[in-house]
Amino acid sequence: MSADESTPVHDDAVAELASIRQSIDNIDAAVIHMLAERFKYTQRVGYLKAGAGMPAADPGREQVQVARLRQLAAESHLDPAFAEKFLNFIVAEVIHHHERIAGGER
Ligand SMILES: C=C(O[C@@H]1C=C(C(=O)O)C=C[C@H]1O)C(=O)O
Repeated sequence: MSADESTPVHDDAVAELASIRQSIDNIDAAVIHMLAERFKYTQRVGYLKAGAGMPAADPGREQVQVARLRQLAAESHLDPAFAEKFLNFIVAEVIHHHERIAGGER
């Protein structure tokens, strides 16, 4: 019998997979909503900094954020290196937005 034929065990696995995927989809939606809120706030920071003549990037602040998130990740059994890469990816995009704002783009 091949693995894709219906058996009670296979049917249970299909049902559990669908249920787990529903939770994964809910979490992905929450991540998108949280990122949208974060970018709304960082947009405000971008205008604030541009208006005050402050640089787009703040490496000192980023260092503190990385250390904090690495610690939180370790406590949550998430790979700290992944947490750092994820934060750096987001911050790079934020700095890009800030540079565009400072350059007069909206
Ligand atoms: C949002 C800021 O600007 C930049 C982006 C950061 C971020 O996305 O968290 C952190 C530091 C800065 O490089 C800030 O200075 O707070």
